[in-house]
Amino acid sequence: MANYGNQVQFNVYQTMPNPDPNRLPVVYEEWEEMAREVLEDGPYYYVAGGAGGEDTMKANLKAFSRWKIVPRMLRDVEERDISVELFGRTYQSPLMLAPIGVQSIIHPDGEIASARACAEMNVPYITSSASTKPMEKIAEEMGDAPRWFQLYWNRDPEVTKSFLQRAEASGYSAIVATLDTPMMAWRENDLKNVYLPFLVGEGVGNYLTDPAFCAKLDKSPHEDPTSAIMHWTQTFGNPTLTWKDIAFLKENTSLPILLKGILHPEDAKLAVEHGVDGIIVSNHGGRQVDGAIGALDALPLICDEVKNEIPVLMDSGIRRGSDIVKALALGAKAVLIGRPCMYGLAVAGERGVREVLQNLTADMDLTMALAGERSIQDLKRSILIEKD
Ligand SMILES: Cc1cc2nc3c(=O)[nH]c(=O)nc-3n(C[C@H](O)[C@H](O)[C@H](O)COP(=O)(O)O)c2cc1C
Ligand SMILES: O=C(O)C(=O)c1ccccc1
Repeated sequence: MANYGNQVQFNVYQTMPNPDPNRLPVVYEEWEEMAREVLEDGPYYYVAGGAGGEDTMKANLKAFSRWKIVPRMLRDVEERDISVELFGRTYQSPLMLAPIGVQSIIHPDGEIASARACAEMNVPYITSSASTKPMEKIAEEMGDAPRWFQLYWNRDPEVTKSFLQRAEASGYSAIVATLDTPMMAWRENDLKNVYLPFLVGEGVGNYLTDPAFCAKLDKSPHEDPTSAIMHWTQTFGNPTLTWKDIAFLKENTSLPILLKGILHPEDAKLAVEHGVDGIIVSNHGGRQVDGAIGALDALPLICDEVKNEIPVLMDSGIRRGSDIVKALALGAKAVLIGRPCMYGLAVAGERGVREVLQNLTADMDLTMALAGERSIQDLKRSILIEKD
């Protein structure tokens, strides 16, 4: 029977529903509804919304439901292995927390609560460049627990360099360079609600504490916060980047580099050619290019192109354990969880994030077992069929 560290044994947990009347939700839709109740319009829609008419958000979900699992029987699934090895380190499960900025808009403890929940679960936490709290503070809260750093590649190379150095110095073990957000997309909800968290000073924790960033300001952020934020809006993303610039990242960090936001097989090929260590197939949860391909739909073609040369991870649209099984069967080595954890955070802080991660892990483990599979390493495309 699977045992996840200090957590419940999930089979027992599953067969004996928790009778506590104060228990947290189990159903994804219920978490989202509860988050809607506790949050104001601005923050709720900032998290829940996507770009444009949210076609890509829908495409993400549709892609998962189009692939069907074809379970196998009589295959001894008593002992199972859901661990995964990445860059020489073994992780207990293939789940990670997606990099998410501005978490303080939905819970006062923000990133600290999420990072602590991950540390307890031994789930890697990916600190966003746009975190409310500085990366060092988050690292401090995590002890030796696994953590990666997500880089928004600043227009100012000195800031990018400084972020890479700070991440290395504070115990992050990989760099996730997000490529799909050189600028913020057309997000209708946020325009309607006149709500952009960074304009009210959220998500700039890494910047206002950065010597390279502050060196370019006329006055300190303390003296003139508005100018500091304006400088951030003009520099946080860098639309001038090309593949040639990957060399700069490689020169400035010794950590493994993953590129996040890859959707085209040709880009996956370029990533391999440019010597990066991994890619994350993602459409940013449908928050950047509306009309873009569902992330799960992009995954098989990319895995065919990469041919196991480097690990391919994925995110966008994972809501249940079966979604994780499908992503792994289509070639993902691990998956990043976004909004489900954020609804957990909004509803119940650290405990909520932990609960969501636990439930997703249990659901994934049971789905894999019931499909006749014992190990996530053995999940193959042959357990799936595509049906409209
Ligand atoms: C509120 C919010 C903030 C996000 N901030 C970042 C970020 O700072 N950096 C980044 O690479 N991705 C960011 N993302 C995208 C996530 O890392 C991830 O790609 C996406 O949430 C996955 O889709 P899902 O929410 O459907 O699981 C953000 C997503 C949300 C919902
Ligand atoms: O909202 C997002 O999706 C995102 O990636 C972001 C970018 C900059 C600041 C905060 C969040």
